[in-house]
Amino acid sequence: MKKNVVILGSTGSIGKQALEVIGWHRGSLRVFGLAAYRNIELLEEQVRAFDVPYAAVGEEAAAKVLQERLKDVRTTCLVGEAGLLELVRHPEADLVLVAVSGTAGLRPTLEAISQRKPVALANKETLVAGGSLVMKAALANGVPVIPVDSEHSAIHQCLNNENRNDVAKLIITGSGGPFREASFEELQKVTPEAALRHPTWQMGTKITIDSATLMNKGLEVIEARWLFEVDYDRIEVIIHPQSIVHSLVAYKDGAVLAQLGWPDMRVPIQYALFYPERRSNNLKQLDLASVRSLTFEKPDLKRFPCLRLAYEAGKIGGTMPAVMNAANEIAVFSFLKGEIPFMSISAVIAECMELHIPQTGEPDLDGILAADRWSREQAKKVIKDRHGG
Ligand SMILES: NC(=O)C1=CN([C@@H]2O[C@H](COP(=O)(O)OP(=O)(O)OC[C@H]3O[C@@H](n4cnc5c(N)ncnc54)[C@H](OP(=O)(O)O)[C@@H]3O)[C@@H](O)[C@H]2O)C=CC1
Ligand SMILES: CC(=O)[C@@H](O)[C@H](O)COP(=O)(O)O
Ligand SMILES: [Mn+2]
Repeated sequence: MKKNVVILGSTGSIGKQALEVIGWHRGSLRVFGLAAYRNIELLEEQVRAFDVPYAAVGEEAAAKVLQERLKDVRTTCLVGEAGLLELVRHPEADLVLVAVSGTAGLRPTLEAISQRKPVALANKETLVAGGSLVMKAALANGVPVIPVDSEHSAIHQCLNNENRNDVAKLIITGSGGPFREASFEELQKVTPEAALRHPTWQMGTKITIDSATLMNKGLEVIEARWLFEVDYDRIEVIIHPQSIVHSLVAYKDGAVLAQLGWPDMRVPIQYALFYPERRSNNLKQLDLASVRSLTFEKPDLKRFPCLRLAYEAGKIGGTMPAVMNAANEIAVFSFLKGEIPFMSISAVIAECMELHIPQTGEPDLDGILAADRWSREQAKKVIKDRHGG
């Protein structure tokens, strides 16, 4: 029996690589549903290439155009968030890969879990905003949430068959981004073009800017806290410019396990699609002699305050991580549009966090979504009033 896979965000960086992986394993995996926001040209190509029964897009008009273009094949087109939810809850869907960007992943992830569908989770914002809710639901429904994010996939692999009580700390590696060696003065003048030139990974625009500010590491710390139930004092970030060691787990006896490989998302994607099985592929094997040296250094929280803000938001908990995440999304897109300078990204987030009175404890979905909306409005206002947007 083939596994029916649904991909939310199929036209993005992770989605396209997931389809490539599925293409290698057509005997075991079938693409059952695809969702994009507005890129109907690529979505149509993907539907035809994989003979996909269901496709979803963000807006009604795009869905109509797509349905018309696909009238010679038997594909049903769905629309909006309701379309995503219908797709993931379909009785024939076996595994849902959540690879949309931003908070749009939260509701579909919860829906998949409530329908007892295993989730391969690339979208880290879902756990940042709603980690407690998602992991509680996964536990209650006995549903695995298999990480796709490279660091969390590495940690998942290093934890396999080990006793969780023996873990001393998780060590998340990060490349340091394109400005690892930039001075404070140079950071003031960073352009979107320069920030989009990641040194080791090819990714979507939003995560690439997050890597440049180190917010990506901050989001990953919160993601790890929820996925692996380890508190913030035992999650460390280390800068590793080569992106070969994808993360590590330190155990109480002094042993440290790491997962290594070339920086290639197709490895963690394949791992998540087949977990707990491992499959062969034709990817280039790691050759450490050609890498020659692996280096590590502490992150600089003064030049990269976003990482500090994420630890703060995580430790405050409640709705604060959702507020931080939403403000970051607004600030990143504002920077990309040339409205605010690079260093204002962290300033906007900090202001929104200061203004927020967090709902503590474990907020429900409505509480999280309300905090997310509040923060987006607040961030726009802060940008307009104080950062020249
Ligand atoms: N890229 C990477 O290597 C990694 C990514 N991640 C995480 O994975 C997620 C995806 O990243 P990435 O692939 O880089 O992002 P991209 O920006 O490349 O792709 C985003 C995808 O989501 C779709 N999309 C966006 N909003 C919606 C929505 N509201 N409804 C439906 N579809 C939507 C886009 O559709 P359209 O094309 O039509 O706009 C596109 O298919 C992010 O959360 C990121 O942090 C984690 C680790 C590594
Ligand atoms: C590929 C992946 O998992 C990204 O999250 C990656 O880690 C981004 O690069 P940085 O390490 O520079 O944030
Ligand atoms: Mn990552």
